Amino acid sequence: MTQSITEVFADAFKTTFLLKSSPLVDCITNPVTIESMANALLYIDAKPVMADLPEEFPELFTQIDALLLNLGHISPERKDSLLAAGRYAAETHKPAVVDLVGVAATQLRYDIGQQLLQNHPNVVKGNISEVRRFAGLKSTGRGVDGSQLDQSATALAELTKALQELTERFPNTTFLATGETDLVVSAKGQWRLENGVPQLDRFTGTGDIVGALTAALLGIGLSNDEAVVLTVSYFNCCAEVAAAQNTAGGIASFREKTLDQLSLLADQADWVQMVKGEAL
Ligand SMILES: Nc1ncnc2c1ncn2[C@@H]1O[C@H](COP(=O)(O)OP(=O)(O)O)[C@@H](O)[C@H]1O
Ligand SMILES: Cc1ncsc1CCOP(=O)(O)O
Ligand SMILES: [Mg+2]
Repeated sequence: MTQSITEVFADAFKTTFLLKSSPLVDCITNPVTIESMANALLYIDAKPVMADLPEEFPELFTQIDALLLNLGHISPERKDSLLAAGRYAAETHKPAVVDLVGVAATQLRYDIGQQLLQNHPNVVKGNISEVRRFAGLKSTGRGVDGSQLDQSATALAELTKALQELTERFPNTTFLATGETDLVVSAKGQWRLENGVPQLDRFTGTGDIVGALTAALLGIGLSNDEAVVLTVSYFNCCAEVAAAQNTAGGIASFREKTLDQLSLLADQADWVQMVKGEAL
């Protein structure tokens, strides 16, 4: 019999939200969604710092609790910064999340993602099309968006297998592929998460926020698998509540309501009842 994720991760679901400490997360990220990301961290009671100059890393890394490396907008400087920070996190044992934004689109981003993987980050994530490309599978993603074609049951099964093989070489990394169904694969197991609403595809930064919030949960000491499962479930439940409230509004109102729920939903003791997902 399959086990529900609220059973598998029962302690984490009971104790994580509201955060009892405020983890400081350094986000080296893209200018498109940087403000949404910083605010999303604040809404869950984490603290953002968006520092990307390598000269600052020695001082900064004594203060931060976690690092987010987002490939969403590459410049020569940001490339150097991402690579230097990835190495520095490994040396200083800071938890790190790599978000493979645009890896389905260009070889350059694929190569940077692979270089960052060599540091054995805690989490590597992307939308399903980005993660397919990263795992060596055919991908139909365009730009920074995932493709519906990559979400069939066959494609998900194929991706699960490819990620399992990757965890043999990278046993300390948890892989997350997001979309209508979210797939989590680590050396400890595989899980499928089923919350969320289609409107999440219609505003920018949803995946970026999931990456930053995952880093925050690593920063308070959750395991890689716990941090990924809790973040995706919480964010997607926020979106479900927002969609239910947004009967007359457009996508901009849905966005605002989803972000608003980040600071509200945790206060509702029964939000965990909304969580859908199971071990594979
Ligand atoms: N069609 C959908 N149905 C339900 N949830 C979705 C859907 N599309 C995306 N999500 C959710 O939105 C978040 C961002 O996922 P995704 O859109 O795949 O990432 P990105 O923004 O990086 O392309 C994830 O939490 C994912 O579960
Ligand atoms: C970097 C970038 N370029 C166009 S939209 C965007 C943000 C992508 O964010 P997400 O991966 O969360 O959709
Ligand atoms: Mg993304």
